[in-house]
Amino acid sequence: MGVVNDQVEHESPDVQGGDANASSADQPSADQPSSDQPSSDQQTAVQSRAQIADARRVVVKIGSSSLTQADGHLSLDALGALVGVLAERRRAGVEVVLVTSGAVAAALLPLGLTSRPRDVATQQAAASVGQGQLIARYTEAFAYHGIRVGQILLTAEDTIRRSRYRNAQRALERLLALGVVPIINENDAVTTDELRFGDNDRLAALVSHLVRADAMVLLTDVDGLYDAPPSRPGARRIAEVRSAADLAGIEVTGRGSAVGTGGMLTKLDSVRMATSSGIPVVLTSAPNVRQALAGEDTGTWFSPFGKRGSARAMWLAHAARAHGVLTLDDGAVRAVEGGKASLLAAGVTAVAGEFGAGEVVELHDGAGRVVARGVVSFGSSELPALLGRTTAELREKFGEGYDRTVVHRDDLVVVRRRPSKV
Ligand SMILES: Nc1ncnc2c1ncn2[C@@H]1O[C@H](COP(=O)(O)OP(=O)(O)O)[C@@H](O)[C@H]1O
Ligand SMILES: N[C@@H](CCC(=O)OP(=O)(O)O)C(=O)O
Repeated sequence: MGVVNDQVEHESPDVQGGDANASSADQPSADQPSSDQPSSDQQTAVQSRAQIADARRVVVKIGSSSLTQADGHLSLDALGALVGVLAERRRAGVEVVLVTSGAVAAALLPLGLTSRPRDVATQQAAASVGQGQLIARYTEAFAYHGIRVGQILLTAEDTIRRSRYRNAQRALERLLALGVVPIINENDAVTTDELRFGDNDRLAALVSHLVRADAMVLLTDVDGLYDAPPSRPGARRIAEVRSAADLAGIEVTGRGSAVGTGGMLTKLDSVRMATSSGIPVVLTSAPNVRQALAGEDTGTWFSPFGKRGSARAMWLAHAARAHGVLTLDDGAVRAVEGGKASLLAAGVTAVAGEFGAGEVVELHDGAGRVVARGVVSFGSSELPALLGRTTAELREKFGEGYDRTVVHRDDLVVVRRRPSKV
């Protein structure tokens, strides 16, 4: 076959300035079981909503749609009701991390806007104005219960690059140790379009990973996952999702409410990220937050199945935007799926899309199915000339450096899911 190497032939490409991974303990490695594989512990453990009630550390994410009134402005009643419940949990000794949207919504009134701005520049400006309003309201509401809050604004990079991940982790740990409720939002004013979540759903999953949360609760404007968009007559709530089979036939849209972004699609991405890392999730509407945290039958419960991997692998598998596609021959597909091999040029048969070295691409098999995602070490303009060539040929024809892996195994996650997993 000769298309992939089971041994690391070269230094890992310095795709992210040399600090690409979450932590040494979290180094992504193809030697680790794929996050799609349940550990034997988790296979035998009984997964139930009691995990939420027993959680000592919980991440709660609330969407813009749950924090706004019908006219799109921030709802202080909704915010106050949420804070009341979180304060109860905090007093009961539970460590609570709040991921909150609503910065853009909070700016509508002060900026005289009638709807959520569409262009990135105005969204940035609105988030900058609204974030101050939002955190001020939370600070007041928590202070009423004698609880202090600390604001952390994160970019996607903060959650996937080792040094930044560590930095954010340290701040969060200290805040929690001091009894403070960290309040997190995406740093919308400075995020680049490239590495922007836009929604906070996937950010919440990465934060759950970062703080090693025992559970994640996603609060939105619908009381759970429905088998079709809830506006459709006859759509029914799904109480539990224990495997991918439970999601078969379910229709979700990426269209959110008037103020939200991402809709149910990004929530399911977030759910996959968390559950595949062993973190259970409840998705429900904001007024049900007390019941959700108490482990009562509300919303949709998503059972965890995976084993904690690196945040970077989580991001690569579920949240990163792919800029192109590499098609692999059968031997390369088998080797990549084996989980221990890097991809070499000899195993790539076609390149599609425009991308630079260091960007994320999908790896497809000959039938067009997604096999893996990874950070590519050549740009799309260089790659076609390299395809199908052995390492020795590449070195001879193009010189030292061109014989490097196309996607190093440390920068690659297998994403073909088995049918039984969410
Ligand atoms: N199958 C589904 N089940 C539940 N909600 C769905 C489904 N498909 C689409 N949605 C929509 O997703 C919306 C929530 O997403 P969004 O507006 O982004 O919320 P948030 O602001 O809380 O992040 C709901 O208002 C609902 O209309
Ligand atoms: N960071 C943005 C979040 C945007 C948004 O609408 O997110 P969500 O409601 O979670 O889909 C804000 O605070 O406005």
